[in-house]
Amino acid sequence: MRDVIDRILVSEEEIVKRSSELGKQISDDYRKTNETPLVVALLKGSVPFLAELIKHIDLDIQFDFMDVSSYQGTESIGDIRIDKDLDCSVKGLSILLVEDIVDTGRTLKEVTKLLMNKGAKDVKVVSLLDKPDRRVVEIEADYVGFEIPNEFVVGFGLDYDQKYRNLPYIGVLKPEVYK
Ligand SMILES: O=P(O)(O)OC[C@H]1O[C@H](OP(=O)(O)OP(=O)(O)O)[C@H](O)[C@@H]1O
Ligand SMILES: Nc1nc2[nH]cnc2c(=O)[nH]1
Repeated sequence: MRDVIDRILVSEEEIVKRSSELGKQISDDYRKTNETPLVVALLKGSVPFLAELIKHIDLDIQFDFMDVSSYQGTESIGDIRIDKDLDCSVKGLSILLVEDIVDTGRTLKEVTKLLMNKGAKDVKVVSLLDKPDRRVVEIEADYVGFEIPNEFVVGFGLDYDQKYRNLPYIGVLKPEVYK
């Protein structure tokens, strides 16, 4: 499987190290405000990053999952459709949303809006990757692992046609894989 990768952009060691730094930073920041977030991970891409990150969050957290996809035409929820909703209520809770990548920013913007409409007290975002060059809506993650250039990447949760999510690093696919 690894022969589909042209080059490694972020190594496994770098991801593990950065996840530990982010976990510590997040723990310190929430401790300062005496809050414990509900960690909400967006399926499926964020799962490997969630698993790495939460080992380093030294707070009494709980986590839950949501699955959304792009959708046009439902005014009540904007441009996303909820494929799997949270099991628990977010009313009055501080939410830490976990993403694998912020690209156009649309997913983040809509999910943040949705959680606030459901009564969340506040929504912060941690994303493993950020592609600022691709942004079309104004939104930034509060915590970012790595800023990357505008190239299509796979691995550590990110897929091409649902494949390569289990690669332990972030890599750029060989062009022939698309053909
Ligand atoms: O900033 P945006 O342009 O909105 O793109 C980012 C979103 O796209 C990907 O999800 P996808 O819908 O591919 O689902 P997946 O996590 O199951 O791969 C990724 O996991 C983010 O949620
Ligand atoms: N797998 C994958 N999904 C994305 N969604 C937005 N950007 C990307 C990317 O570079 N790779």
